[in-house]
Amino acid sequence: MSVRTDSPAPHRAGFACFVGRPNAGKSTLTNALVGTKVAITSTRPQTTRHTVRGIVHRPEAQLVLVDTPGLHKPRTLLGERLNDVVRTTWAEVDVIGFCLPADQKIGPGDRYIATELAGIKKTPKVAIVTKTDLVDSKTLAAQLIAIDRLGKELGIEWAEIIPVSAVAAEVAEEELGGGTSGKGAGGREAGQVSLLADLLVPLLPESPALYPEGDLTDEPEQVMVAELIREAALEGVRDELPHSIAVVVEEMLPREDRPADKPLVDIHANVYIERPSQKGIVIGPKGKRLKEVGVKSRKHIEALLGTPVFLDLHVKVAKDWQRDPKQLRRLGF
Ligand SMILES: Nc1nc2c(ncn2[C@@H]2O[C@H](COP(=O)(O)OP(=O)(O)OP(=O)(O)O)[C@@H](O)[C@H]2O)c(=O)[nH]1
Repeated sequence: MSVRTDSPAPHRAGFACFVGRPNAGKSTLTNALVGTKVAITSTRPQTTRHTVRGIVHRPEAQLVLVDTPGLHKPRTLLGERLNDVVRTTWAEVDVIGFCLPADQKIGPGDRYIATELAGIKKTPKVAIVTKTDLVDSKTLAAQLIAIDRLGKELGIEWAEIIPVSAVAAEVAEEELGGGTSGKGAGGREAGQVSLLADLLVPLLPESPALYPEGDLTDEPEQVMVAELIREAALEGVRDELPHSIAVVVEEMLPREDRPADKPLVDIHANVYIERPSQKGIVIGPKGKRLKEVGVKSRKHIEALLGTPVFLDLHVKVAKDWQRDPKQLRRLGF
């Protein structure tokens, strides 16, 4: 199927997803490519539960990024659901970027994912070595060779093997301006994120743009708001409540009696925990922690929405929600 146009390079558009073990840098890469924060990053694994899309707009192409949760050996019903989400996503996208951190040897977690990837024949796969700023060039070279070998061993033909650093890109992108690739010039990291987009675009099908320009994400705002609250609620208590917190925004409405130049959005959200004993941890002595969670997440939400926000948080117990299909559905999984 091809679309005829007068311009030498046809417009391309399609979906890409980044896969990789938890903490591989998938969300960070998505954010760096899109140029704004759309997915939730964290130093701890498994924070990306919802599929968050970022959109890279270019004159000749549109790249829609689908950010999936990490694939891992399922232990709970939630784990199984997450893996299903990942596989469904893989089958639907136009290109898969397999993220492998430069600072860690290829391990069983990577092999598990690579073996699954080998089973998806049709979709082009790009191996992306992330966090290259953390290693020297010798380590990086060894990683590139190891990835090449892994592909040969499992019968995966990498469309490309690309080293990137999302961290360095934050600084480098500003200097890049007019879309040069920034290759060479001694700066190993400069423009690598933009170069990654250059390499992904030709793998997309010929197609007009799929989304109107200016859309950075099509994730419903309420889900993103919930993620921001969950991120704040988890801070500092991850060891006590590893994966026990879910957040649902019950209501998000502009306050009615406000003048047009002074809008305010009312947000009512519930923070769900699994057991009554966890309530105290989330709320803290005299409600101090919950207040901090509110203050912190409100700042992020206001930045996201661009308006002042009144945030009302309630902590509720949804008993063993990770194991209960009905609760999972209610909580958006
Ligand atoms: N130094 C450095 N750190 C990075 C880079 N990319 C990501 N990180 C860090 O690595 C950690 C994990 O990054 P994420 O983007 O959350 O990883 P993820 O693969 O989305 O993780 P999950 O959501 O758990 O699957 C975070 O602390 C990031 O700041 C990079 O290019 N360089």
